[in-house]
Amino acid sequence: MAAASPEESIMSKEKEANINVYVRIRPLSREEIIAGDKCAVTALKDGKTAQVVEEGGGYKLTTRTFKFDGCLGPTADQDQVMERLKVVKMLDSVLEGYSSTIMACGQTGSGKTYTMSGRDEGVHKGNNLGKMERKEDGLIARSVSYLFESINKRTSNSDQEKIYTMRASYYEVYNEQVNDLLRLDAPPRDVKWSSKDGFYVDNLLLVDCETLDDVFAVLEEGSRNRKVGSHEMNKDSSRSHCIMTLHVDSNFWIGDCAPITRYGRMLFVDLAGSERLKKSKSSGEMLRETGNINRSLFTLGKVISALSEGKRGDGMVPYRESLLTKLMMESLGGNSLALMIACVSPSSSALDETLSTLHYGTCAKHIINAPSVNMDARDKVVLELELEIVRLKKENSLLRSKLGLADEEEIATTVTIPPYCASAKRNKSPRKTSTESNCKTSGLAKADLGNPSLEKQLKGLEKLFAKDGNFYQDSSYQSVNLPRTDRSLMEDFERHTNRSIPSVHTSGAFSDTTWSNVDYERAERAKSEELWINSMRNSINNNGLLGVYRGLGGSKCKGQQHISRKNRISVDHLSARTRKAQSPCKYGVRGDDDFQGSITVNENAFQRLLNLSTPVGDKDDDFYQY
Ligand SMILES: Nc1ncnc2c1ncn2[C@@H]1O[C@H](COP(=O)(O)OP(=O)(O)OP(=O)(O)O)[C@@H](O)[C@H]1O
Repeated sequence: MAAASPEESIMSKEKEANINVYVRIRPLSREEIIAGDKCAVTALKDGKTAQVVEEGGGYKLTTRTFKFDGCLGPTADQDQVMERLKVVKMLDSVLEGYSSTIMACGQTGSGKTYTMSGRDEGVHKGNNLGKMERKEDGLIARSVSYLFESINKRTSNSDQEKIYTMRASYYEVYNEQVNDLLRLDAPPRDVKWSSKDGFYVDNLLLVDCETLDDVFAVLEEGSRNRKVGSHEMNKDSSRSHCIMTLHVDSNFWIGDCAPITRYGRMLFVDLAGSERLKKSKSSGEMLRETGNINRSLFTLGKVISALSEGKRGDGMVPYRESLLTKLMMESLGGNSLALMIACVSPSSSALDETLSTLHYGTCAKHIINAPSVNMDARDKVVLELELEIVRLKKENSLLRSKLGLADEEEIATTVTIPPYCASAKRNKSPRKTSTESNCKTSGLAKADLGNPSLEKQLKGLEKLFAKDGNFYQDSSYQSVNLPRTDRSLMEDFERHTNRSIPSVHTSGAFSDTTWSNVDYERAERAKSEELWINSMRNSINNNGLLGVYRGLGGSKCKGQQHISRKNRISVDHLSARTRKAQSPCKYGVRGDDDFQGSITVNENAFQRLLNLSTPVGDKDDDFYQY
């Protein structure tokens, strides 16, 4: 099966998808080791299961296992996290116009910020020469690098013109208000709702990012400004939920239409950690923060739980109970691809929180999202129609090839219908002249050379002609504007043979000599079309005439044959429409009404026509004799 185009793959991806949940177990911290904590959580070899060993009363041990899409142990480094979590797949989707969300949850000090941002608020230190610690880069820095690389590849390797633009925003939800981390002087931002975007933060600063460094600058600024506090469990504890969003718009062009825009979005959500006041010993302002953090996480838990039970929509799921859940609506049960990283400490002393996080993750696994490309309704319709056209063209071409017909596209691009190709009722109305031949045939020569089946081309031509209303309606026909001498020659010829030349299209190569070289006398004497054709062929060879293919009718006549059986196809259809009131015809003699028209082809095609294997002039042939 042929590979689907990016546009096709977009549409085909529009199906429901579960939230992917991974667990990351960090190493025991120095403090935990000093405190003599044991390692109670391990990642099993299957790479998916987290095993928790709980000490009961006495020597009783309880082992519990939790299975996820993946489970990474304390030795997994940042590289492996990026790879095992298949982040690249999500980023590719963003470039195709999807929303993707990566969220890190877990108790305080469990490694959420380390996973998302790396060590020391791990913004990649690309700007600070000498401080490059790429190994420690978190998912955000790695993702941004990948996006830029991928955009470069996509724009330079693609035939299709595409333009990507990236903008970044960074905000935090702190004490039930939204702060723009890129504009500390600004008052808290409002969260609004629109039918198109759902809940969104109003008036957020979106920074245009043309380079990697632009995004890193945003990350540094945001990380510096987020609320951090110090407590017993984490000296750099995030006191807010932070959401960094990359808006990746892609414009691409189909045909001559206005560009189609897709609005990809990548959300990195670093949730504040839940904490037990008894352990964190928070007090004062921090106590209030803790209350708000725990409250919003509790609401998040309710939302996750409702969604995992199959409840859907704003009414059934308590999104509106906190700012965080409002802003996560698209990521949880919405149209975003989503990945949750449940971060846990392996310490036996943190077991309650770890179990709570693992339950959280287990619930989240059941949430089903319906990812879809973000684009304007008009663009969606245009794209759908374009895809439909592509599909129909493929189907048409398959059917045509099965029927042995020419590829319509090939013909359409190579031939235009000459307006003077009219049905001929010759001698009944004066021949009209047109000033210029506008029959384009050069493309046909190419097609003809490459494609041995002239029959196919003629069939296609005939179809094109059939579409031209004039062909049937015009009772006269037009010829090209020949010089007077030529015309008189032609008239001579017509008088002499009692036949008209129904339609002759010429190119610049046509000249007086061309016609004077045609041996009419000989053709008439020969009473054989074959000989006439030969004389024409000589003429063509000698003089470079583009060529004439005469459409000879006779489908309703007994013993019908034309120049050959093969090219008859191109004529029959026409004749059925144009020859209603014809007189009966006899072999070798044809009434005027029998003429069906002509198709001009270039020299190559014409010569090919003359060389068709089926012999001309069969006994039963019903042809013109010039
Ligand atoms: N996988 C890991 N490998 C090495 N060190 C880690 C790992 N995960 C976390 N750490 C270290 O543990 C400490 C706490 O991690 P971090 O600040 O990321 O926790 P957190 O979950 O974001 O906490 P909070 O919710 O309080 O902000 C940090 O010093 C961090 O460097």
